[in-house]
Amino acid sequence: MTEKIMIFDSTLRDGEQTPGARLNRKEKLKIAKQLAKLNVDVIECGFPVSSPGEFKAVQSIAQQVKGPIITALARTIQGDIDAVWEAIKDAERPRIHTFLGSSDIHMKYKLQKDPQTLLEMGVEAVRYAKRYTADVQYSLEDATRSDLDYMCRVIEAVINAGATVINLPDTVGYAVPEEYGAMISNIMNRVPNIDKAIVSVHCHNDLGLAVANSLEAIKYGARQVECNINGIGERAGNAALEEIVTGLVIRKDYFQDYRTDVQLDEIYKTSRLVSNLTGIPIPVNKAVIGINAFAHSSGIHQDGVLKNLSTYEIINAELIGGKAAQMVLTARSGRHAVKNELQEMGFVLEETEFAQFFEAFLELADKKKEVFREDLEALMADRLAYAAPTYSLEYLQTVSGSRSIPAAVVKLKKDDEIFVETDCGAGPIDAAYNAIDKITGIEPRLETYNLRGVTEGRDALGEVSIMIQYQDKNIVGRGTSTDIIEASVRAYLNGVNKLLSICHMNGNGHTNGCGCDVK
Ligand SMILES: CC(=O)SCCNC(=O)CCNC(=O)[C@H](O)C(C)(C)COP(=O)(O)OP(=O)(O)OC[C@H]1O[C@@H](n2cnc3c(N)ncnc32)[C@H](O)[C@@H]1OP(=O)(O)O
Ligand SMILES: CC(C)C(=O)C(=O)O
Repeated sequence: MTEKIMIFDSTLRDGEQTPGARLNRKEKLKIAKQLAKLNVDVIECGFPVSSPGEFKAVQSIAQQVKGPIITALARTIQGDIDAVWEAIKDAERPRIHTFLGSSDIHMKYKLQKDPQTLLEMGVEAVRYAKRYTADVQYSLEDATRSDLDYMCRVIEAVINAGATVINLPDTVGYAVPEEYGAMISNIMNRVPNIDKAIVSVHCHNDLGLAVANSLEAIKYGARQVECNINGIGERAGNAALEEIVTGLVIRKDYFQDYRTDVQLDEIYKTSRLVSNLTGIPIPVNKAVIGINAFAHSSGIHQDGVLKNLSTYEIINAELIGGKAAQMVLTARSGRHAVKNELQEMGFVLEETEFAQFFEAFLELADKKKEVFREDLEALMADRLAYAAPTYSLEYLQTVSGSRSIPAAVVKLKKDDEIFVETDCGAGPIDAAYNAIDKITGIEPRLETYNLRGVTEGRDALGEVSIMIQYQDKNIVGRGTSTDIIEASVRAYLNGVNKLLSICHMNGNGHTNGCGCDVK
């Protein structure tokens, strides 16, 4: 039997304390809904007394987000606790969270009160919160720099007053794992009524130890872990939720007694949403969700991964809802990776041809940081025999608007022959692509679509780059025009023409082998 570790997400409270991460009501609500999908146990969604906007955001979440416990933070001040309750009272499962510093530093300099007075303030705050709800969490702020005897007295007293969760934060990210584990263990052994509360941990990352400290605390009795998506939070941030829950799963041989109920395949989506809405970028090398977490760049690694993923990957990207391993081609890449990339693009080269190609690749790679598919295509260009039938755009007319069915007329020329087709679609671009498919007789899948302005001003040139997939081939297409619909059509046609050329170069023809059936 495994023991459940409750995941308390504080992205919308401590996470939002990240400088620059301010979220409005709608954004907070959107993230909270996604956190519910991620299936966290508790969502701490704000500090209601701090502003009317914050109050309303917490209230909207409490009213609309079902599933997790909804909580918000209050000082040990009645007005703060009233504000929390007013904001969360409509939640399915409301919890009031109140806190007070317990270290000498906080008591002396910040709160400027003696320890006994503060102990009584804590007890009074819990009693007051209990008038509203049964579920009350009490945090001993700066626990890791607090005197153990004093903490034991506070904890015993607030549990007697009704606290159901006791949180022992490493507020300033000062602890090291062994020491933090010992602190939890001492509290578990010395506080006589500790079994009446859930012990929680909340670790900051000032020394980069937040996740290690949180995992260590679990071993000594913590059954709630407070953490934030992407590890955002005050100063250097908090323990990263994705690292804790993925760590428990990937190292279940070590953490065999514990589990969480987090829906791991929602992690990637949640992480991107939080990054987009807070504007806090995800570092490329961020554990679990950085773009490099599943990218392989050096030849020996790429060769290993192509032979068997487990050689250099301990987490399958799909586990967290992410994209499978990516190969980043650089001057440190080897033949296996380059050949594999070419094959995925649909190019099959003889050994001698490939040897020449690889030399050209290395020459280019020495000049560039990263070699992209477009670069490989350019290197292939002079090797491509464009004997295949190539279509050029002769005429394009599209119809779109709020009350019309999007439609397109496309006229293409191949050699001296003219083809005209019409079709409709989800929009004018889709309609034009459908018409082109009718002419060429193949239906590639549009994998990616990107539009950017190449020049400035209202008459700017738009450049569209797309990736189309057809059978096992992934082809990049590009098109430019001052008309973005035309640029989109040119990009598609560019991709389709390349696809047809590759089929010919590989000797497949278009009526057999590759499966194309081109008119
Ligand atoms: C570790 C953490 O993350 S703690 C949570 C941090 N979050 C926030 O601070 C939320 C955003 N904060 C705010 O909106 C404001 O600071 C407010 C509304 C909370 C308070 O604003 P103000 O009344 O203007 O006070 P200000 O922030 O300047 O000072 C804090 C006061 O609260 C006191 N205080 C701090 N923590 C506590 C506590 N847990 N319980 C009681 N009083 C406390 C301080 O001693 C200080 O009191 P003083 O005015 O008597 O010196
Ligand atoms: C209020 C508590 C939980 C906190 O955020 C901290 O101590 O870091």
